[in-house]
Amino acid sequence: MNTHVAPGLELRVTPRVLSIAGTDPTGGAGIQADLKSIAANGGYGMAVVTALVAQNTCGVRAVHTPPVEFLRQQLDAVSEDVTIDAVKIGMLADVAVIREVRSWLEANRPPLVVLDPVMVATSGDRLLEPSAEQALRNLVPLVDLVTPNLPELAVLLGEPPAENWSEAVEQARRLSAATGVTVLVKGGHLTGESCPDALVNSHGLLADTVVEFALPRVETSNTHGTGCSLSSAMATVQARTGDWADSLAQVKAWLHDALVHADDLEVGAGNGPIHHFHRLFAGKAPVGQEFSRSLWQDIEPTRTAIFDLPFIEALGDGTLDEAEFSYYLAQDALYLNTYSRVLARASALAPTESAQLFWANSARVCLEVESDLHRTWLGADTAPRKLGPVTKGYLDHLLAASVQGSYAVLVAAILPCYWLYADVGDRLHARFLARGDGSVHPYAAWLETYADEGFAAATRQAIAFTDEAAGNASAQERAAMRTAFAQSSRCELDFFDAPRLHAGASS
Ligand SMILES: Nc1ncnc2c1ncn2[C@@H]1O[C@H](COP(=O)(O)OP(=O)(O)O)[C@@H](O)[C@H]1O
Ligand SMILES: Cc1ncc(COP(=O)(O)O)c(N)n1
Repeated sequence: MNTHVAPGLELRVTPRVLSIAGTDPTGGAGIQADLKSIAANGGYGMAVVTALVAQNTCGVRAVHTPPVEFLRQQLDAVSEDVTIDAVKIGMLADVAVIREVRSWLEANRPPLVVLDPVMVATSGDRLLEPSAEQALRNLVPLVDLVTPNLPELAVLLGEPPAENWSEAVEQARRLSAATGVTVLVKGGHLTGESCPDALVNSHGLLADTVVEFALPRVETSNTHGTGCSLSSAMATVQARTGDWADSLAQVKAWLHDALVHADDLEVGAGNGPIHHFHRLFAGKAPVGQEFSRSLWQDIEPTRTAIFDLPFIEALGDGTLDEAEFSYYLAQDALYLNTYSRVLARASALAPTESAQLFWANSARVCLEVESDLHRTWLGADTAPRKLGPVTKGYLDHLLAASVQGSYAVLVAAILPCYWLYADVGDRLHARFLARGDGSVHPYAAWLETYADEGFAAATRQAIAFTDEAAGNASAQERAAMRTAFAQSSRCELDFFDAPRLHAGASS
């Protein structure tokens, strides 16, 4: 669905993200920062430790690197059990560690790998032995994204560090060209009012493009772990959106606010950590599943009522009266035509390109389903159909949401049509299969449309976009989203019950 999605990358609402990195007992950098960053960006975090670092906000005191056999045991323990959607690689300490991670990657390549080429901490202490620099360079072509700061970029290229932003972007171009990997070059080490980052590509669809995001530089010395947090957040958000530019836009906005709130934490006397959970503490919904899950809980009585409807019972066991099914399908075709326009409106209001593309594509698919309905079920029946009262009520509600102008409220109104259909289709189809008596089900094709994995994947994405919108919405807007979602769900219930009430009255 998304033009930027790499082959084999299946987008997930809550990606399972593994950090392979060193530790920071003060919780600001390394694995501890990664786990916070992954969670704050809506992922499920896992961690494999490469090296134990006795450090705090003032500096590094000692590094202990366990035997690489033990590193491999940790990596295998995770990958033999869990499907990993994305990996972030941080501190690798020495050549032996790099070799082991490389060998594991070659055998277990997850669909998405982000490498933060950690060499020196903010405090100036080395976290990579100089003798390991070549091995780290050789690892770069194996990953999808590399996120060097300016000194690291220079070491990877074997050049002096860039002195200004345009030199940095030129160096990133050279690194991308030499390795075939997307480079996220970071401007944190420069001075000036703005703090730019850029995604630089030399290959594929985005060849020779530079996508730059600059936000105001935050006046703070608490920047410990920004690089770790950025790279693990990028791995997480990319596994959900499939679009690097959108991911950077989201992550950069989050990181900027985490820096703005860093001083509130008062951790340590040196360069303190950033505030990974500033949104949670501010009472804003975390990006991720929590909001949508609560919407789904809110409508539990409606969901139960849907499954208790005689229409759904009869549709499930195949005994549904043909006139009722035909009324239902005709209303559905009318509904889908307008629903497609509402989806197109969501595309027009979408704040990111990946959301815009998703809703535009959904609008197209919706029209295809409508024409399929005509071809498969309604073809012979050319009698004009009247918009039934329930269909009209539902569409009026959706159209009102679409003219009112809030993207967040509109997607919340749109979502039940996906989610409830996926749920009904799935359950009825499972019930049909469980019967296992080989009997012909007159409505099997209908059940298959909505029990289909493609529809389930689209539903998961629609849920993810709703969560994302909730994460950016005010408390007032989120309350309106809740109302819109509940209202659409009730419309769905009425829609399924309409054939019983109105099929006889209309043709
Ligand atoms: N003072 C700041 N204000 C805003 N953003 C910053 C600041 N310092 C760093 N960043 C951002 O934090 C991220 C890490 O950048 P950088 O400091 O260059 O890397 P590293 O932490 O690896 O040394 C980048 O997205 C950068 O733009
Ligand atoms: C284990 C570990 N990994 C990475 C860093 C770099 O942190 P920063 O982002 O401050 O450069 C660190 N200090 N410790």
